[in-house]
Amino acid sequence: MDSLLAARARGITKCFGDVVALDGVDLDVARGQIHGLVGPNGAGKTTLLGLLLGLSVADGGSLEILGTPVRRALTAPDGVAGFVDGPGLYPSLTARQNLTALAALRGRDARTAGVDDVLDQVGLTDVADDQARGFSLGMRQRLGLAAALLTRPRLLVLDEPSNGLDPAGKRHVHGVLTRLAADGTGVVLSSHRMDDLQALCSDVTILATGRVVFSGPLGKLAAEHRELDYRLLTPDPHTARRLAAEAPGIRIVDDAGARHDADALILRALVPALDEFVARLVGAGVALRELAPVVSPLEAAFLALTEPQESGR
Ligand SMILES: Nc1ncnc2c1ncn2[C@@H]1O[C@H](COP(=O)(O)OP(=O)(O)OP(=O)(O)O)[C@@H](O)[C@H]1O
Repeated sequence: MDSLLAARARGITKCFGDVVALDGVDLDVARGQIHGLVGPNGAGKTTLLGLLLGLSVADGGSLEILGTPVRRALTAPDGVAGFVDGPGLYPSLTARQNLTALAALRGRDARTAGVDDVLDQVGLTDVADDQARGFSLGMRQRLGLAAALLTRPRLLVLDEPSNGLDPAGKRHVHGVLTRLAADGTGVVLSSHRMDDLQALCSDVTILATGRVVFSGPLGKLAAEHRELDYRLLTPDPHTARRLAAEAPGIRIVDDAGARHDADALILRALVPALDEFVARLVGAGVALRELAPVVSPLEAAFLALTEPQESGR
């Protein structure tokens, strides 16, 4: 047992009839870590999150939640909260009544349970007395998160929490998750939004057809020896283009399908070759206005790691 881990899975398998949803999955989620789960449709993300929440049991492998082995029973492990496939809410109750009812189920009254506080944290104070039935997807997601917060979880499990969120909702949710993690809660969330994962997570696990194809720090993905396309903006594209054509390890790929304007070059390179090229540019007196990957390292890794397997299905 490892008490520093909020969740530890080893060799987890889960089948639905002939479908192998999870095939020998390992997962480590440290306490205080926001861990992203990413993968193509049907990769097994929701199935894995369901196991962490005690909604189903694995066919094989071992699972520890908050240092305690999970038994083969369908119960939410102590200290775990969250939801898959959208939060369960009472549509005819208001947001506040939903949370008050949940608190009452745990033998607490709304005030001591902190109902107003969690409504404020997710940015729903203004609609606290509106029926959940009229809530948009993003508002339901935030209310579901508020419900999870009421239990003061030490492991929070969320399936696509960014679905339907407007920018203000996203800011609230990101703030809540970041604060929880800073207080030592492990957070596991799935998302198809690479920008969200990049902004929130320290670590990611990439699943493809039920198998882990990468698990580790986001920084490791960026540092992997993989060429990325970079967009370079300069006031002197003519000279930059000439120097790029001469530079070792640099390919000009302006027609790579990325947005393009006259002052920009799209270059494909490994990081060391790019570093050397930038030094050459600066040495030649060519100013740099912008240099950034066309797609994030996470998205590039996601495509590189999952596309071959997908096409082989
Ligand atoms: N209850 C079930 N009965 C039968 N098959 C299921 C069930 N739940 C999941 N599956 C299958 O298991 C595989 C993994 O599904 P899962 O929902 O975990 O993937 P996912 O990565 O969450 O996908 P998405 O990104 O589309 O939500 C899929 O092939 C799916 O069809």
